Amino acid sequence: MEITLKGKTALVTGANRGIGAHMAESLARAGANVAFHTRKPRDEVNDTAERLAKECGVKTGVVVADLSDPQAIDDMFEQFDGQFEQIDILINNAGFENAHALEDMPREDWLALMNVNLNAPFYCSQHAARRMKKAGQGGVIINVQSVHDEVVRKGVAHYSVAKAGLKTLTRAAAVEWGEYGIRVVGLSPGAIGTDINQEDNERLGIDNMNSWIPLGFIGETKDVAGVTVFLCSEQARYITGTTLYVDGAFMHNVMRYDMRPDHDLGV
Ligand SMILES: NC(=O)c1ccc[n+]([C@@H]2O[C@H](COP(=O)([O-])OP(=O)(O)OC[C@H]3O[C@@H](n4cnc5c(N)ncnc54)[C@H](O)[C@@H]3O)[C@@H](O)[C@H]2O)c1
Ligand SMILES: O=C(O)[C@H](O)[C@@H](O)[C@H](O)[C@H](O)CO
Repeated sequence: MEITLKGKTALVTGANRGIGAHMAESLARAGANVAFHTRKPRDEVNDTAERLAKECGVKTGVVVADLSDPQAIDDMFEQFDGQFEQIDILINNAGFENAHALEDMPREDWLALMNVNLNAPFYCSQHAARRMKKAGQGGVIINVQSVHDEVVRKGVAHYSVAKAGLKTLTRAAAVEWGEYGIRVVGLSPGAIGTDINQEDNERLGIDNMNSWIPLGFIGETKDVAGVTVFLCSEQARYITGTTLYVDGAFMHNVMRYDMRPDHDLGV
């Protein structure tokens, strides 16, 4: 059965690099029109969007917003509406991670992470769901969570709390918006080779990281991007409210990971 997203329009947050960039490209290659979100205007994003439009015969565009600012999120959807007719797919991908001992975590750092990793996906989901409900053709919202939505790790309590919150939002939104044909799915990567964990991998050692992951290797962005296309497609029409872990069984191997004295983030 062919997996196609022809005729669908997607908005991907954090599409300028890493997992989001690969997801956006894969959605375009599957035939979807794609809005690439970036925090700051960047020539590379415009170039990639234009190139993929030509290569895939789809419409692409770029929207800009600092997702820590709710007003900027409202503006981003106005930018989107100015370029596209409707939204069928929202990928809440953008997010960040930093390390603090819990007792010393500055409140502003806690709040800053909540704003980008939990509140922004909620605000974006509201915008998307209102448009999907009005259009009456259903839709798909994918929340990019993490193995840390279940498995906690010293030094990133705020990240785990935000991702766990997002996992619960996935469930709540799926229940509330099911009657409109809107599916909401969590996608939780394990360790994927991107900028977000480059420092961590260098400090812990790639060989160690690989050895803690049952499948034996750190994932690549393509491992998450391909699954995203499937989850957005008609083949996944009965999947909603649940979370798919794409982690090589990393999350089930915490004992091995935790026994290392240097497993934490050095805080
Ligand atoms: N790489 C991994 O191992 C891994 C594992 C689990 C979950 N994740 C999640 O995957 C998602 C993508 O991460 P990645 O690995 O591609 O990392 P990345 O650092 O390469 O990408 C993060 C993206 O989020 C955007 N972003 C961050 N703060 C923003 C803000 N204030 N406003 C607008 N955009 C902002 C960045 O510009 C970038 O596009 C994140 O939600 C992350 O938590 C990644
Ligand atoms: O959720 C994430 O962004 C990742 O899982 C990272 O936190 C690391 O890859 C993991 O903690 C192993 O070092």
